Amino acid sequence: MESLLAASSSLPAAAFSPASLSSTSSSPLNLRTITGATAAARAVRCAAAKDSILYALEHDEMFNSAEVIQWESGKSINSIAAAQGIRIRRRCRSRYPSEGSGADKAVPHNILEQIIWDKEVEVSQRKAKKPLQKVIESSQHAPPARDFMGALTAAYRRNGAPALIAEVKKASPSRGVLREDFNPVEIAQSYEKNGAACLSVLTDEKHFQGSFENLETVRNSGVKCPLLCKEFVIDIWQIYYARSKGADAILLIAAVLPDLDIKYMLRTCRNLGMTALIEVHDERELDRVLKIDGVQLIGINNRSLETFKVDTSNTKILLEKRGDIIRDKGILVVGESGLFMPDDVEYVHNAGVSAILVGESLVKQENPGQAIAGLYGRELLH
Ligand SMILES: O=P(O)(O)OC[C@@H](O)[C@@H](O)c1c[nH]c2ccccc12
Repeated sequence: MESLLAASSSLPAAAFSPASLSSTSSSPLNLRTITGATAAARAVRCAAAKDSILYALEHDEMFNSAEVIQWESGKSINSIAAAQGIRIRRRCRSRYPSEGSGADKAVPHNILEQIIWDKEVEVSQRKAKKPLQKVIESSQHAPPARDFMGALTAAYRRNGAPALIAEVKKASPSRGVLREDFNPVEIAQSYEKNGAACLSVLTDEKHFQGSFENLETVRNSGVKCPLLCKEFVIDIWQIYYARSKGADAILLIAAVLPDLDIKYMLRTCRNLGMTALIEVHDERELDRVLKIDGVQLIGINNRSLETFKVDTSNTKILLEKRGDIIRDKGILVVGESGLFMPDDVEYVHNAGVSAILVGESLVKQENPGQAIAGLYGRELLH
């Protein structure tokens, strides 16, 4: 993909995932002279009339010439990403082995990179079965998205404590299986009954033992809370797919996605009525995200990508540094991971978060819903 991007890139990396390019890969395009979305769309149309890229383009007119030019520099996705401080590389099966970073032969640097490389394969297989056009059609038949942001702000006001996004999580690479007897609907209903504002459902199968079926069954179970699709998004196809399965919000990980992908995906979310939760781990990622217009919800993950170590002071430090800008922009912050006790909740609340995302400490208890009162030190109103 790197070489393809080098030859033809004028669109976000998401639009150029290996699968989306499979039908066009033999004819690199020279788009360097093209300066706008319409022209880019026309050129792509010549190359592959029915390609999903074109479809996405025609449905989404976000590109302006400055942004397009960013992708016309002939750089590979990994070098663009590296220039933005992104540590997670794409595997990017390149056409010319001499080009690019040589990631083809490389081993992943960390677990997130491994997950992303596996995800590239998974998404291309899923897309082969259900192309973008089809998944867009399915998303149009889904009931309208629920108001994720509204549910968080209402719960925060109601309780005077960070709103809870309770996670339906069976396992994780760092903690193994968290709950053997795992019934996603029972867990979701019990969270809702005990005051969760929103729910997060993990959909990655390979590393988290989650699934889109879980998301869909929870959505169809009568649960009213808005649902976050907890996925490793590298391609807009996944956003439409999540919507078609009932997701109201989706996670976008800044450590994985270049800025232009985040912008493009935010626009896609907005068009679908979905909320994007943009996850950052450090100051550099936070600064990148704060420069992007239209961001409403940022998650600060306390878990290190490299070591899995959880340190809640990450939230505090980042908010000490950038809290003013975040408040000025009216962005809501979610404290993510490693929250176990009322002291933890109070600590991140004092740091400035209005919501928290909690999995392990709830899902490991016999009754995950009742565990919410233990986490907050009191019952939540709902
Ligand atoms: O189980 P915990 O420590 O309460 O963490 C929940 C959530 O923050 C964590 O699952 C998470 C945060 N960001 C992610 C990205 C992908 C997968 C999982 C995650």
